[in-house]
Amino acid sequence: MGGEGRLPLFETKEAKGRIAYRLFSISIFVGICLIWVYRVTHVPGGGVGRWAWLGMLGAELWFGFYWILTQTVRWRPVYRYTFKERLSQRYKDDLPGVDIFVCTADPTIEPPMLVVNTVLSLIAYDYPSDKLAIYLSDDGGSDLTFYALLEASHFAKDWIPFCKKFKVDPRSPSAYFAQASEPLDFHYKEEWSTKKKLYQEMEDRIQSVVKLGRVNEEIQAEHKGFSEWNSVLNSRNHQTILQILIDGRDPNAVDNAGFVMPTLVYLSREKRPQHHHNFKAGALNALIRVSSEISNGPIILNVDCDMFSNNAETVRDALCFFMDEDKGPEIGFVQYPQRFMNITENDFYANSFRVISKVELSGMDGYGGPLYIGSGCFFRRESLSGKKYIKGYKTDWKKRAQRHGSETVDELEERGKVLASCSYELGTQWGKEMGLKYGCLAEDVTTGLAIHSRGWKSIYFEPTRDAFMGLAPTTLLQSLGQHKRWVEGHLHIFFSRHCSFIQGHGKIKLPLQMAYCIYNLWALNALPTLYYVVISPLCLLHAIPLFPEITSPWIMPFCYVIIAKYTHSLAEHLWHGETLKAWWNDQRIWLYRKTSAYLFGTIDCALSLLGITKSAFTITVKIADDDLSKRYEQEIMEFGTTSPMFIILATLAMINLLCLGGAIKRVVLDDGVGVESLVLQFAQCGLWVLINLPIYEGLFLRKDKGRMPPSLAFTSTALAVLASVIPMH
Ligand SMILES: O=c1ccn([C@@H]2O[C@H](COP(=O)(O)OP(=O)(O)O[C@H]3O[C@H](CO)[C@@H](O)[C@H](O)[C@H]3O)[C@@H](O)[C@H]2O)c(=O)[nH]1
Ligand SMILES: [Mn+2]
Repeated sequence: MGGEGRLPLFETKEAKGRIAYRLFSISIFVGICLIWVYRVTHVPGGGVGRWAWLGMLGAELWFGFYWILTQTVRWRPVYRYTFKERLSQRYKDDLPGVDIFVCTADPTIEPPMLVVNTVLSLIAYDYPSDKLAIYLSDDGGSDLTFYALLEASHFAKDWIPFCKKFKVDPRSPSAYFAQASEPLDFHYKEEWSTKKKLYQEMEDRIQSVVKLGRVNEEIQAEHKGFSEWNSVLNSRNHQTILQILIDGRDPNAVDNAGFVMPTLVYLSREKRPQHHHNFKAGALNALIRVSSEISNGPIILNVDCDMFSNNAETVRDALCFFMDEDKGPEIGFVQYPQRFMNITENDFYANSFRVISKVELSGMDGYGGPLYIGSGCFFRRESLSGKKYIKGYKTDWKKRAQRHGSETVDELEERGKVLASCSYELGTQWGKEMGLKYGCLAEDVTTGLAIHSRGWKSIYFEPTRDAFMGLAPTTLLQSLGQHKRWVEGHLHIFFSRHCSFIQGHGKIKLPLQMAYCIYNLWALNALPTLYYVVISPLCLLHAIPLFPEITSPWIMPFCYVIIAKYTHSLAEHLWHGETLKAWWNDQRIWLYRKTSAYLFGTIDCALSLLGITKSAFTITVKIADDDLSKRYEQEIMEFGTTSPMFIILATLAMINLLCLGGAIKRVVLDDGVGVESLVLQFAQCGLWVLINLPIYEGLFLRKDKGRMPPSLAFTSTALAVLASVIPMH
């Protein structure tokens, strides 16, 4: 029971079976130590073999160290459960205001219909409308997006009462109508059909404007906001556009059932070529300031434009944490998992992150809280704005609950515009000690760490019904590009003063500092992995043994560590509802990420640390053409271009194929070299060839548009042949 005899609003349970897991983990650790001992005590006498051996030692030291890091998040995971009824009973009329921030940045790869569906899903939350405010930040500065939002503000008048009356979920109309079949109940059925028709009409209007690429005069006359685009030069050069589309204070702004509506605001902050706009972090900071003048909700939710609400009760769940009388006050943010609509049956590109989030974020939660992952995160406004947590601090929810102000909408807009101008932040702490942090491609992670370091805790919460659903990349290159951005941003953090060991020192628990490094050091896995997949097969080809003989007792730790680690990872996947094939795909994609995206991430991070280049945020594409979607659905790997990433992947695949072939040939011809000492290398190389099957197909067998371009077949084969003829004796 909480203070004053009140029942808590949430409870925490520790994962079961931890003792068994820890013993298992220690056994693997012993195995790793034995491998290290073997490497150090068996260094060959001289020649190439000696250097290859020392390289293996280096790679294995790294893998062992990295594995230890990953154990921190498996040591003490915790799971959270909320009591929403208690919240509703206790805070019936005193629920706090919630400001919701949606970010979009490009109307072509983030289509306006996608954006407004997300907005509509949020505006219809099961939460008192007078306490909700939705803000759309449009870094694309697009009148098409503005028009779509205006349309959505009209449609919302029908949509909100419909959702609330029939307890609809999900409340994104597009997702809802796509999955719900016509209801049987007569009364419901009629309303259902009218809403569906209204939605389709809205969609048609928006799509035809989008297709045309501009808003015609007739529509422009509908709202004063369109006149702003007369002075927009382009998306990188324009004044602030701030339009309050629905003013929640206005008693006349009601939906078709007569209830007041949530506030709805469109913001496109000022952009000028001479001012760096700091990408999403800059957009969110402008929103924090502008919203503080308009609704100033003490709770802020941030989602990306593709992440629609899939669960109408999410706000109430989140509030159970913040408003718990006992443990609530120290909670700075509540992170929900990012889930995706468009994951294929066997998660072909390993984009679901199901296991990572379930296992690792729950694991971080046991030591002070998960990192902030950019979307689907509720914040206490103070924690985001830069306030430190001081013991005994409490938010006065009641005080903030009422919204007042006698200013007209125009006055409010004029005041807000100043806060979103380029020059407003000059000489302030914004982007440093206040708001989201600047200067890093993983602005979410630095910001979350800063909040942790200011004394706040965070919560990872996975409701039974997924809270948010977004869109994952649908091609290999997009997925690799997204990872490149992440690992580059993360590595940058590690080498900056935001490194968890520096910034978090003495402020957050050591296991949490280590857990941050699992991600911060992602990129550096590139080098040892590349070493392993290149040197080991080449040594196999030249009959240079790198592992113990099959008859030696030293083979035991190698076999144990490999089998135990992979069996456990497979078990983790199956346990969390993935298929065997999905696990296999996961292994493949991590290999590809490490050898290509991580390598480029490392290089670009180094260049940016040296001040040679400046990192840029490449936005993930959220659309796909039909041809491409079809291959995606069928789980056929998408290549299609001669990206440097593909050159690397194809060359590695060819090296392994050639080396395996060459080594088998040698054994068959029986050139006198015993295979006993090469068994593990054979097994490794064989597995790598198996896992690379989609690449060989793409290089030599496929004829469709998504195959590897023919020039790549030539380049990769030539490079592989070159590598295999380098003399190694
Ligand atoms: O200049 C910019 C660039 C991006 N965005 C928005 O930021 C969001 C995230 O961009 P996206 O390309 O979809 O990122 P993801 O690949 O999904 O990346 C993840 O990682 C990012 C950090 O690298 C986080 O910001 C994201 O929330 C998180 O989902 C989108 O809504 C964009 O519209 C802006 O508002 N302004
Ligand atoms: Mn995204």
